[in-house]
Amino acid sequence: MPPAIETVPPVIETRALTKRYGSNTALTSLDLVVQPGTVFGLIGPNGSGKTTTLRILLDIVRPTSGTAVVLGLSPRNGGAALRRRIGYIPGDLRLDGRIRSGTLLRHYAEISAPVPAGRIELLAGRLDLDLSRPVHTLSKGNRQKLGLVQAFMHDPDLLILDEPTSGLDPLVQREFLDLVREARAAGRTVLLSSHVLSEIQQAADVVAVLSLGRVVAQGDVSSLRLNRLRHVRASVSGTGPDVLHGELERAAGLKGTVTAQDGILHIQGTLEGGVDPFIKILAGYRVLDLSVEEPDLEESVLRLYGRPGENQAAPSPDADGRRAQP
Ligand SMILES: Nc1ncnc2c1ncn2[C@@H]1O[C@H](COP(=O)(O)OP(=O)(O)OP(=O)(O)O)[C@@H](O)[C@H]1O
Repeated sequence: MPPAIETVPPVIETRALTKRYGSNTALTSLDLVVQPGTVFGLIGPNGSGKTTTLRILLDIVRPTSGTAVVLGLSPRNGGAALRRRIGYIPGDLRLDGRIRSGTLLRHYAEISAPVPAGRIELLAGRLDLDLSRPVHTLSKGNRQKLGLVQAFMHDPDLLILDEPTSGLDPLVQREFLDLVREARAAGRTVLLSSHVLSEIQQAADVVAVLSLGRVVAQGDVSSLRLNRLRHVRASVSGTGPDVLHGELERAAGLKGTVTAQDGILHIQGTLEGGVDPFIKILAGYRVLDLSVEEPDLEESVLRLYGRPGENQAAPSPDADGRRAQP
């Protein structure tokens, strides 16, 4: 007989989670499953329900209907024992006071789970946070670093991070992503919300895309086509506008325009199928200028998946809970 396959319960499981604030519906029937040892990214435009989801998992707000289970417990009944196993940074982190950063963190450490000696200093060093500075003198970015140290310092089983890199410079963002990868390598689970697609792409194994309180797409990062939409602009010479436009439209899927001015062709538009064919066509001419930009997340979500409830391209999830590509 083959050995029995041990199934590990998810770290987070929500079923039909709905949250209404008066007449405003923040979440509609949200089903999320986060497996242990993964980094799960929650992305969506402003107001799509990310913060509400995370707050329900921490019992900061209560759902109107539906259920949530976190580390095997209901957030409502898990109490301090559950809270100690979670590291959390809120999206609207507010810290103030004359207390020094290091003193505040040691105070948090006394009331949370045990923090190994030297851990606060190590994390502060990696994130370049000065522990001797009073909190009220810290910049927004440095307060954010303090928030990150308190989330990571007790090596929690689950990290719930709401827009964790807001206000951080690129070097510190990179260090933060390393901390996330290390946590995953150590078997911890991370739920990360962001409205910055590139951050999620670098860190997450699985992503759920929220729009207007609903999951409009879910899957591994590469299976979602969000990362393939690009705005392009280029200036080339060596051919005519109609020839180039036809070529770019046919072979590279360009949606846009090619206009001629003083013998130079200006290309402007959007690519949905990757940049490689576009670049290869341009390479046949003299390229004077080129820019390729990631659109904002709202545009990506709406272009590829439509607004939830509309007659959009996002089909039903398949058996794995993923949505097929539109
Ligand atoms: N306390 C509240 N009272 C009333 N409406 C609220 C409250 N909190 C959130 N909402 C509404 O619920 C919806 C979802 O908000 P939520 O903050 O969860 O979204 P989000 O994706 O985290 O957005 P952001 O990226 O801007 O933080 C929004 O329409 C918001 O205005």
